[in-house]
Amino acid sequence: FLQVASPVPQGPNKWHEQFPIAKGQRQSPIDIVTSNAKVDKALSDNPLKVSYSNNCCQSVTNTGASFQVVVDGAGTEISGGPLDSTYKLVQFHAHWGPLGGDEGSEHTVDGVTYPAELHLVHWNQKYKDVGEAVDKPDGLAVIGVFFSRGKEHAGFKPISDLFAKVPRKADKVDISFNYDPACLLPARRDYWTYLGSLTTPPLFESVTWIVMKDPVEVSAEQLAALRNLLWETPSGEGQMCNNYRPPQPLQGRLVRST
Ligand SMILES: NS(=O)(=O)c1ccc(C(=O)NCC(F)(F)F)cc1
Ligand SMILES: [Zn+2]
Repeated sequence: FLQVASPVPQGPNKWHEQFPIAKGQRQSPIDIVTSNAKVDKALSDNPLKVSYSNNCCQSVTNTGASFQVVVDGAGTEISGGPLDSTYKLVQFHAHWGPLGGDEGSEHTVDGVTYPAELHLVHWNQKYKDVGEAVDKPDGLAVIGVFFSRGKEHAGFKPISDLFAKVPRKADKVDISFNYDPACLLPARRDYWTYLGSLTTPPLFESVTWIVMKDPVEVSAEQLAALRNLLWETPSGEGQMCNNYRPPQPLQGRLVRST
């Protein structure tokens, strides 16, 4: 029987052919030029409030582009800082580079890359569901956390240990233990914030980005565990890696800082 292979996903430099917004005015990620970031006292006057519960995580899935921890929104809310309303966590995932390399993050800081970047995705509660929020200018808020290579991250271990169980696209494993994703945030809660987009197609310009200034350390083994996830490459199934979009033109946007 004819085997119909799913088309291998096109790389970031071809996305504009099917998603013209790829060349839009508020695309992500960006290179954060720290000297151009403007400290905004209003961000500290109304601090970012992260109140996650420790039983919100339901499952880990291989989406074919990353791992994704699916969260039921019960009690997982953020507000304050750059946000004008309450946003609820819906999922978190990551982007990473080649084994042992230092590139892999999507945002960069004065041109510096990190080996991986975690994204905690939230949707604005003024909308009825994430599907309605996902393409609205104030629809989503994503907290980005840089991963640096160092000592093992005890809080990330229960998740990184699950990657070997979801090697192929659409594989899914339930999370039976209590897990509080707030453990993935750095202790120091300083961040940069700017208006941007989804970093993968459909690249909707709907994201208020909150990029934490401090990286969190994970071990080389935990970074290697990300490669237990497999995806389709031009030469067949391979280890998932380099699933990051490079920085996009700032187009005159202001980056604010706490
Ligand atoms: N990498 S990122 O910017 O955090 C990112 C966050 C969320 C989505 C997402 O929900 N895609 C599904 C949709 F919206 F229906 F298309 C994509 C990328
Ligand atoms: Zn992402």
